[in-house]
Amino acid sequence: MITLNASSLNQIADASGAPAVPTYDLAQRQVGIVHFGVGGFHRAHQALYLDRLMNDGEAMDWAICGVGLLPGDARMRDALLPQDTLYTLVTKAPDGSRDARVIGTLAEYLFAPDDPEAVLTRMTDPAVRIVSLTVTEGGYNYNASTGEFQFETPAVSEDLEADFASGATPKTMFGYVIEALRRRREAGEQAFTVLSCDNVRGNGDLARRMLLAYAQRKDPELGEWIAEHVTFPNCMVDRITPVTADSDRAMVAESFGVQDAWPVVSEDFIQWVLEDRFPAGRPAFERVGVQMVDDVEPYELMKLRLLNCSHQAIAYFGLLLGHTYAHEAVNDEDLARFTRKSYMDDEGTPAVGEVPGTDLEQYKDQLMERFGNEYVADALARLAAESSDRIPTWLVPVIRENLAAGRDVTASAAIVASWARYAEGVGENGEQWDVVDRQRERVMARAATHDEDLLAFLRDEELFGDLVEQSAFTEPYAEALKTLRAEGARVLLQQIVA
Ligand SMILES: NC(=O)c1ccc[n+]([C@@H]2O[C@H](COP(=O)([O-])OP(=O)(O)OC[C@H]3O[C@@H](n4cnc5c(N)ncnc54)[C@H](O)[C@@H]3O)[C@@H](O)[C@H]2O)c1
Ligand SMILES: O=P(O)(O)OC[C@@H](O)[C@@H](O)[C@H](O)[C@H](O)CO
Repeated sequence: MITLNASSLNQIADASGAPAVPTYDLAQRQVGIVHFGVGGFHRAHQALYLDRLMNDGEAMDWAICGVGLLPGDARMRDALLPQDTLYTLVTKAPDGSRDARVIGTLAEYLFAPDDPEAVLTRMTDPAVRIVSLTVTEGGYNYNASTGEFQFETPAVSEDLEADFASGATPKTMFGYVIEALRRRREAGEQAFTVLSCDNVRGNGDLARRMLLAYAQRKDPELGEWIAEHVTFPNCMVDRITPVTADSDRAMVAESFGVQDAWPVVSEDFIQWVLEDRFPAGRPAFERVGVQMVDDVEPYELMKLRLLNCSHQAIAYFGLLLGHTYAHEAVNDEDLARFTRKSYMDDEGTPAVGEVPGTDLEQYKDQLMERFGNEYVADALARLAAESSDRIPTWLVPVIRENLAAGRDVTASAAIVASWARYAEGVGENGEQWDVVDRQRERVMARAATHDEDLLAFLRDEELFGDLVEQSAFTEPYAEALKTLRAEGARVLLQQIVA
């Protein structure tokens, strides 16, 4: 067994059946990107594209400095630092074939609470030209029903009041980005590009609006400078990346002979469609498969409304039917038909429109194949987490558009009802599950009153706006929830797909 770190790379390279190792010289890397939110996805996606470039002898000045902000990120620090920030990425195809490689593009990892000033120093280094983000849908601090920045969130309001110029240090992504830009401006340095890689529609536009709302409240003049000098390209990102399980660590050790404290396992599919707005420069991403476009919106709508919304379709129904993984859920004939036809074809697709160079039928078939990839073992619990960030961000806009166009919303109403039923916290056979959601108490409290009021869940305006007043939605919703509660998920699915 070889323990992964920089000095064991040669040994790994020589071992048979071991992962591929970087062909570039780690000592030659220079940090050009600071990334907030180094989770599984960033390490399977952006870091891999850069790894492809560096293996081709390019982009050595675009290495990544990863930053962890939340207390939970101490685990990533503890896993990565002893292995010189190297990690193994294993990709698995639906036919069971695998690829394993050690990724070396993450050159540095900073756990911000340990030393906030080190993060700011890195972000003000002129060599850093991109600050990228995967801070989850919830990380943008916006109210999904109004689209407005939420100033009253405790960590954000603390950062807003703190005087960074007199030694206080930031706590949030907003605080770090705005303070770093203030320092760069003061030093006469060029601004960096802010690149959001989260699954939100118009992720760059959203990042811009939220960061500007914060900056304008903190320092209006700085806000104007940012509005003029900082670009926020939008992008569509795609690669199904489950949470790393202990069985993945064991698999990397047993199958590839490498001891890695936190490998990443993902599907083999990968896509990144990116707007080309990087005045401070960017890696030559287009050479390694990134699609550079002027307008990313059609691709984003396709991905969010077909892939991510379908994930919501299989998550709660799948758990209610007693499944654990995404591949089990789409091997269930009723749920597969519901997802592929009732949701994707009948309701998702009309809300997508034309996508350049893309055959949507093929795209949807491929999605079903990807969901069915048993080797990836994507837990439904991952897809059912943080629903109060996901349903309002992804599915509610589809429902609104379909309602406005006079189209059917039966399947979407059933998906929302499956979430409401799931939020009751007890399965059809009495199984208890942990509702993982930062709004857990709120959603569970509403779901607990379903006996008295079938529309209780929908009355949360922050999540659903005025949907509760639209009978074209509330009727199929109430019908679905009634059936789910009285007869169960299978009966409801069979009624809808009949
Ligand atoms: N996992 C996937 O399949 C996938 C695919 C495409 C896009 N994404 C995007 O990437 C995001 C992260 O996914 P992941 O699988 O890496 O999750 P993860 O849980 O492995 O990592 C999330 C990271 O974000 C950080 N974070 C969360 N909230 C934050 C906040 N408010 N401020 C700062 N940092 C915060 C966490 O500390 C952690 O480092 C998703 O929410 C999604 O938007 C994920
Ligand atoms: O990671 P989230 O919270 O944005 O959403 C859960 C999944 O739908 C998502 O991670 C998909 O797996 C991903 O978007 C595929 O590219």
